[in-house]
Amino acid sequence: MSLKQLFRQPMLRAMLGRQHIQALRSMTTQSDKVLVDLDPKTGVAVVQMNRPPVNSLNLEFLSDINNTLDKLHNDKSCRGLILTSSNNKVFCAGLDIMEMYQPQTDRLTEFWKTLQNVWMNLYGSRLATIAAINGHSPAGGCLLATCCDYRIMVQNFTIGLNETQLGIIPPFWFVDSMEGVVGYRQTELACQKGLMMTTDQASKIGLVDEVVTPEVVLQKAQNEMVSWLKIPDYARQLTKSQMKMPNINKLRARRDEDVQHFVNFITKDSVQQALGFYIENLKKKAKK
Ligand SMILES: CCCCC/C=C\CCCC/C=C/C(=O)SCCNC(=O)CCNC(=O)[C@H](O)C(C)(C)COP(=O)(O)OP(=O)(O)OC[C@H]1O[C@@H](n2cnc3c(N)ncnc32)[C@H](O)[C@@H]1OP(=O)(O)O
Repeated sequence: MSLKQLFRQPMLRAMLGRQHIQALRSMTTQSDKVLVDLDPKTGVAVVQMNRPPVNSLNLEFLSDINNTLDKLHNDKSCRGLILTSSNNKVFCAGLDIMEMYQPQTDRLTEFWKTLQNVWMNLYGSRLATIAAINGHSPAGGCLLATCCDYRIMVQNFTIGLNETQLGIIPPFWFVDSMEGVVGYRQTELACQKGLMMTTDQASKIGLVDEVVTPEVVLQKAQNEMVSWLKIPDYARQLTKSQMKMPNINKLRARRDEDVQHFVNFITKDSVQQALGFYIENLKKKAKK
């Protein structure tokens, strides 16, 4: 959907109002892939991922997400962030597989470093963060969701860290993010088997906090945010940081090693072959 079409959507217009659409327009001049609407009254920013067709995370999109997070973190009026998608079937399809298939090493390295930055920035955000998961959310999409403090997901979609099904390995910080939400045993089951869970299954293990219908997902996220922002920021932020810093420090200490592992692993012939088959199947499925 083009930006013009997006702005014309009655639901979006009603939800945001004229003033916010204006704000959204001015920020989209910086990136049309990440649409931001910061409500000056509430301090809540709605951030819509908008990279058609499926919000897959390539280097440029990740950089845009990171820049957006930096801007919001530097804006003192901003207290909460709701992460969602402009595509009402896919929240985020995870990493752009094309970044990993037959890659140039320099770009692959930059890509991974940027993903690490997005993870640290969102997972450790000073803002109260809510994922309004309005579509499928595999792998890197699930990672973004587990970075947030609260998850509200629309019924009848799927979510999970499905890397092993692709013949790749979820990095330790993906696993740490999941474990922080659902605990060791459920993470072990979900990650080793590469489970893609339905919204209901995800809700049963606590991977999502609320299951809702598509029409209300953003309103529910706004309502939930109100209760988070009733807590004094310093108390909430310090509590959050106390819980999240150990995992962030773990990645900081092993950043270079993690990049090296990733590049070595992805460039193996066997992994390239597995990715090649996977892409072929995705394309076949998309054509049907
Ligand atoms: C020892 C240490 C080791 C360290 C590190 C080792 C390993 C590295 C780990 C890397 C971690 C990886 C994380 C990831 O995120 S990998 C990506 C995983 N994502 C997926 O598997 C999702 C695949 N996509 C889907 O399942 C579906 O597309 C969907 C998201 C459910 C949406 O379905 P639908 O609306 O029906 O759309 P289509 O399937 O028709 O797709 C439309 C077009 O989009 C292309 N597509 C889809 N997903 C991706 C993607 N992730 N990347 C790039 N492109 C994607 C699809 O091919 C269609 O394209 P076409 O129209 O040109 O054919």
